[in-house]
Amino acid sequence: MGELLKVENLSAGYGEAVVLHGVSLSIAEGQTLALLGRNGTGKTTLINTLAGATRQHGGSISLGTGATSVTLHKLPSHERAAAGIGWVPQERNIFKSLTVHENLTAVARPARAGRASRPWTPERVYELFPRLAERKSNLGTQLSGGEQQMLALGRALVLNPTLLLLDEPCEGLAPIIVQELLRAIRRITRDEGLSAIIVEQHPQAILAISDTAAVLDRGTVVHTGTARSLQEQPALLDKLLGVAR
Ligand SMILES: Nc1ncnc2c1ncn2[C@@H]1O[C@H](COP(=O)(O)OP(=O)(O)OP(=O)(O)O)[C@@H](O)[C@H]1O
Repeated sequence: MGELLKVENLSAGYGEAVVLHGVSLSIAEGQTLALLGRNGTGKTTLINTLAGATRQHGGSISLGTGATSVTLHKLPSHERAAAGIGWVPQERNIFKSLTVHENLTAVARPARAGRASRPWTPERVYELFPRLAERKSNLGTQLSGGEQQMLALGRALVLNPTLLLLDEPCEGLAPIIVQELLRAIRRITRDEGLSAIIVEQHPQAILAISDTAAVLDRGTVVHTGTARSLQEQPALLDKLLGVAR
């Protein structure tokens, strides 16, 4: 299994303020990384930096294996999307004045050459989230928080990305919707092999569907390992995440 994402010695932040200091991590093809940490430790900043939405001060980011590897850190956000980054930001960022269907068709792009799994189309997103199919003609403004999150995820999928970035996908949603989203995320990642980074403050549900985990504290990586080993060491998890758990 080749390395899909390689982040080396990354520092980044907002304007002159540096939030991430010397972050290095990697993800193998087909694997899911749980990105954990207390409030304000830099998880969103790292996701946004991978997506090209912060100021990078140093380090490198590359995506892809072998000859298809692309150096991301010099590319603007839209070119990173074209290179395979499927970003679902914390704010969800759907087009609220467009219908569900228009949101999906506005951004859809064909599958990349060489990918084994079935390409994502608006129809496949409707199979994944039947609720969205029922709401095809509704405007973004008419959707519940959970439906907006499903649409945000669907929009990232129809880009046919190689790496999905999910920033607190379950935040603020009712438990029944959280279960539906987690099932869908598991299907996309575990069953279909799409690589992902999932940010969460509350780790158990995400560790259960991830292969590896990284914990941030004050903008640096303080722990990396398998998701299972963290699950099996609640005392270590407590120590790393403190009160947030
Ligand atoms: N737009 C911004 N401009 C300046 N500083 C910011 C901005 N966004 C975040 N920060 C700062 O960067 C640091 C890391 O924040 P970030 O949102 O990345 O953490 P987080 O781990 O994702 O936290 P949370 O779980 O609360 O979302 C914080 O000190 C925060 O105040």
